[in-house]
Amino acid sequence: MPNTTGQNKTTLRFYTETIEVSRMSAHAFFEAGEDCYKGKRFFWQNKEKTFTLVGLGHAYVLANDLEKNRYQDIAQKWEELCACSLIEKADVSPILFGGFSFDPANKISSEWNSFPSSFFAVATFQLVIRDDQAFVSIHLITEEQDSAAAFENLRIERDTLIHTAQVKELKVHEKPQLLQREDRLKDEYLSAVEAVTNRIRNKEVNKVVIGRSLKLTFENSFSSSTAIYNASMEQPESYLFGLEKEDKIFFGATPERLVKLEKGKVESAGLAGSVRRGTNLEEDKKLGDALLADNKNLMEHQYVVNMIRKVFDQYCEQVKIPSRPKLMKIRDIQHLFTPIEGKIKGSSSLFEFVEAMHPTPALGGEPRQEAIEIIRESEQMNRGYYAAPIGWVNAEGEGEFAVGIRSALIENQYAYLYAGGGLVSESTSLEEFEETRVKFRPMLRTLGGNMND
Ligand SMILES: C=C(O[C@@H]1C=C(C(=O)O)C=C[C@H]1O)C(=O)O
Ligand SMILES: [Mg+2]
Repeated sequence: MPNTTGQNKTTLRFYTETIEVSRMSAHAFFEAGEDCYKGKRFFWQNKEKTFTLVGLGHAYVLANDLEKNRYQDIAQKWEELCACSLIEKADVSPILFGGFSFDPANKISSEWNSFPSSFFAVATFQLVIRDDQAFVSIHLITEEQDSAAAFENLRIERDTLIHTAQVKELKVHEKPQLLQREDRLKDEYLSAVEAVTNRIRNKEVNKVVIGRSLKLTFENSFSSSTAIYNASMEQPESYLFGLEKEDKIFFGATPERLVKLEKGKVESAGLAGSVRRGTNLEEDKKLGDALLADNKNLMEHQYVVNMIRKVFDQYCEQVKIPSRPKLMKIRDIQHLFTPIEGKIKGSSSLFEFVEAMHPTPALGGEPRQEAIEIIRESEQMNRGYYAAPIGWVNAEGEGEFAVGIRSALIENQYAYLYAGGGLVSESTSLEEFEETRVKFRPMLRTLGGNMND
């Protein structure tokens, strides 16, 4: 029998087994699940590329459609599920991966209809590549008393998946031909930016992030593994994530950490304020220096840092926040960036941090509730999981969430892209529109959309 068994009041048993394997391509492992687990896979790689996670198949799904208490609900269910498992000091513990929608009170019917307000899964087959070691775990969560035969079948399946991933060449598909591009609600976006900026000038609120969306139609359907692989090539300095659900995948390459919790250390980042990269070194430096001194962008940034500082002052000690932002330069764009860290005080969970932090004024605004309401009524769209927390937590409660920007939802031959920017009193619709164009670039390049319009 597998070495970990357990039982709780619902008589669920959570069996796990982890083996160390030779290092393999995480993309190849993801692709090995194409035939049997499509629609039930996930992918995650941190910015530093020291931690990669792939899930194939759903051993268990934790989801809800709650507007309130959605974080507590997932946290509690995860704790209950982990209590069903008696893990004897494994190298890797089971991991829950998933995300939350940006605004659970937004009920606009959209491409996000099949995504509930919270959606998380424990994979049947979990690959973890940490530093230089790779581990594959099997998870079986069942009410059956006798699971020995079922577990033995999973072992055979696991070995097949590992073998395929190690020996088969990764199939990188051609980018399908773009047939049509629709800038959705473009006029509405431009007038929303004007109207909301006026409300900010009238001091109704301090900052609001307004976004827009593109719909791209391609000649053929996309392969999820190729999309994620291409994103990793285009944006090597960002987090990489992919969450499949039925015939859709939400994926992206985001530079923005929401919160990381490891060994009592909590890390976050203020990331707001943007300018494009220069076409040569000199111009790039000029643009970066100007950004560091630009009042409008510094204001956008400061609201974010102030809000994160408040959360950290409440939940942490030894809080470290540099007094001035530095530049984060990524392929298409440069941002103002302030890393933030502290030591956790008390017993707050990662989900409590996610709740306290989402959305920061980098994606929502300041004050938070007013901004969310303005976004809901002015954008006239449903952000779904765009600009929302996506990430993982393990059985010990450690984990990391990023903010799902520079992202797209793919459904067969359609791709929906999203980008926004923070409005403060000095914003103009022309500059904001330009900023969103730059923010669309990573995904346009990844998918093969037209970069010129
Ligand atoms: C909202 C987005 O990005 C956010 C907004 C930024 C800004 O307005 O300067 C910068 C980084 C992100 O926090 C996006 O990429 O869609
Ligand atoms: Mg901005």
